[in-house]
Formats: sequence, structure tokens, C-alpha cells
Amino acid sequence: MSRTETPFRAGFVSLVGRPNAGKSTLTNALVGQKVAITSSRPQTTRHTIRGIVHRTDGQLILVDTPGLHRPRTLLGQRLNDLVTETLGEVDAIGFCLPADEKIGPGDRFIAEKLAGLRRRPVYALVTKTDRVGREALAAALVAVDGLGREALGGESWAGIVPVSAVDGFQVSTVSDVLIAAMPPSPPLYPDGELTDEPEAVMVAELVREAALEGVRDELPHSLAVVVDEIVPREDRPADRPLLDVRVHLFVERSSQKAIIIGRGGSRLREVGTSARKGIEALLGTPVYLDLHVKIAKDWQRDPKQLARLGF
Ligand SMILES: Nc1nc2c(ncn2[C@@H]2O[C@H](COP(=O)(O)OP(=O)(O)OP(=O)(O)O)[C@@H](O)[C@H]2O)c(=O)[nH]1
Repeated sequence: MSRTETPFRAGFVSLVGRPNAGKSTLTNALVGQKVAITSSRPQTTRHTIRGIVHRTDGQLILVDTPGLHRPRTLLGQRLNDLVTETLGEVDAIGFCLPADEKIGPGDRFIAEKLAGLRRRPVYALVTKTDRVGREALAAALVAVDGLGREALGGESWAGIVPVSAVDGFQVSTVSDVLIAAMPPSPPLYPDGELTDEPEAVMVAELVREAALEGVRDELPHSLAVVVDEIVPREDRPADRPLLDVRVHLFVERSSQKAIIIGRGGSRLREVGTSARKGIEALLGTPVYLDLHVKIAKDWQRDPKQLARLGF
């Protein structure tokens, strides 16, 4: 048997970038199965959700961080702390910058934060290449390189990789580059394991995704979802199990509660139906989903409430 020169490599990778940069979609494309919740609304990825890329030459544990942004509320500050904490633990960082958007203050803010970390190799991933032509892509790559030189004092990124999670262009190149940056290590997780998130967090994300579908831009920050319990219904025949899933949705104002609930409860019923399908697929069991909407005034600014809501 021939022994290969390259050792097995395994480690942690964090994808960062401003809201909507394509982090969740790229995570899903790399892992090959939906683990993180994507949405066309910014900042839906509230929790750190890990997907795992298994290859014969290595393993990547992807930590999908919340969108880095300037702290405006206490919640924003907590998110940033979480991001900084997460970034301190990883072996490499993928900085996602959409090819179809100009570099803005949000990107510069993140670039500066990353420059402060120094120790970690940071790869610039120029996402959504399917949305631009060759020339625009070339210009985006030059701009991203410039951003790196500016932030890192002449050095630029450890690498720049254009990628499209939608048409699959260079997705495997991204994992090649990231695996090469991992330390030699045996696999850190058994094969087949896609996420180590507790089920409740996944359930909460599914409810959150359904509740935000088609509603106003300001709502994402005002909505917290807490799973109270997931319990098997008693007195069910063994071949027809049913899980009771009880969930609270917390909003800040009665106007927001009205949006979530809809006229005569119509919207909440739709949210429930749509979330239930996802939860049943996730848990592999029929589910009775019980949703309650509550107002927790100014929860984003109140440390006690934040703690109660799991932040
Ligand atoms: N055309 C195209 N669209 C993409 C691609 N990647 C992501 N998108 C879209 O861009 C939007 C944002 O993608 P997400 O993956 O949710 O972005 P994110 O960075 O995780 O966003 P936050 O959770 O808000 O931080 C979604 O509407 C995606 O469908 C891509 O490669 N090509």
C-alpha cells in the first residue's frame, strides 16, 4: 500500500462576512446538505451552527457565525462578542464578500477586526460569482485584494477564491484550500455527523425562518424563538408516535405581535404549518407544534431578558 505524503488534516473554520454575504448558503454547499437556515433577510443566523465536511484527506468543521456588524444594541454587542470568541477558536477564517456588491463600510469593519486576530489565516471568498460577468468578477477580485492590503498592512489575504454556492463553481476548491490550512489531525467527528447543534436550536431556527418569511426588515432583530419542550405524547401506539413541541416567539411590541399572528391568527397558522413540516423532516416523527407569541418589551436591551432568551 502506498503511503501518501499528505497527512489527514482536520480543524475548525469560521465563515464571516456582513449580512447576506452568502455564508449560510456556502456552508450548505460545502457540507452538501441543509444544516444552517438561509433566508433572504439579513441576520437570521443567530446561533453558531456547525456543518462538517468529510473528505478522504481531511475534515472541516464549519462554524457559521452570525453576521458581524457594528454594535447598535446590546444584542449587537453580544453577537460581536460571540463572533470574536468564535474566531479565537478556529484554525482558519473564510471572509465572504459578494462579487455583485461593492466593498462597503461593513466589509472594512470586519476586515479590521480580522486584521486584529493576526494568528489565523484568513481566506477571502468572493461569493455569488454566478451573478456577475468576467470583467466584474476580475474587478471584484482586485478590490478584495486591495481591501486585504489596506487592512493587513500590505500583506493581503492568505488566499482569494471566487466561488458560487448556487452553481457549484469552485465549491470544492474552497474546501481544498481550507483543508490545506488545517493542522494534521485525525478526524474530530465521526463520519455522517452533520451538525452538533442541539435539536432544540435547529427547531428554533426552523420556527424563526417560517415566522420571518415575507415580513418587514426590522423584525429579524425583534424576534427571539425559544423551544420550551420537545416531549413524546403519552398513550400513543409504538408505531404511531407523536412529539409535542412547545415554542415561544418573543417580540418587542404589540404591533409586531400582530404581524406574526395575522388576521384571526391566519398567519401564525401558516407559520406553524410550514415550520412543522421542517421539524418533522428534522426529527423524523410526526409533530404537534404549539406556538405562543409573547411580548418581551425591549428584550434586546435588557441583560436579564437576553439571558432568559438564551443570549
Ligand atoms: N446567486 C447566488 N445567490 C446566492 C449565493 N449564495 C447566497 N446567495 C443568496 O444570497 C442571500 C443571502 O445568503 P445567505 O447564505 O443567507 O447569507 P448569510 O451571509 O448567511 O446571511 P446572514 O445570515 O444574514 O448573515 C440568499 O438570498 C441566498 O440565496 C450564490 O452563490 N449565488
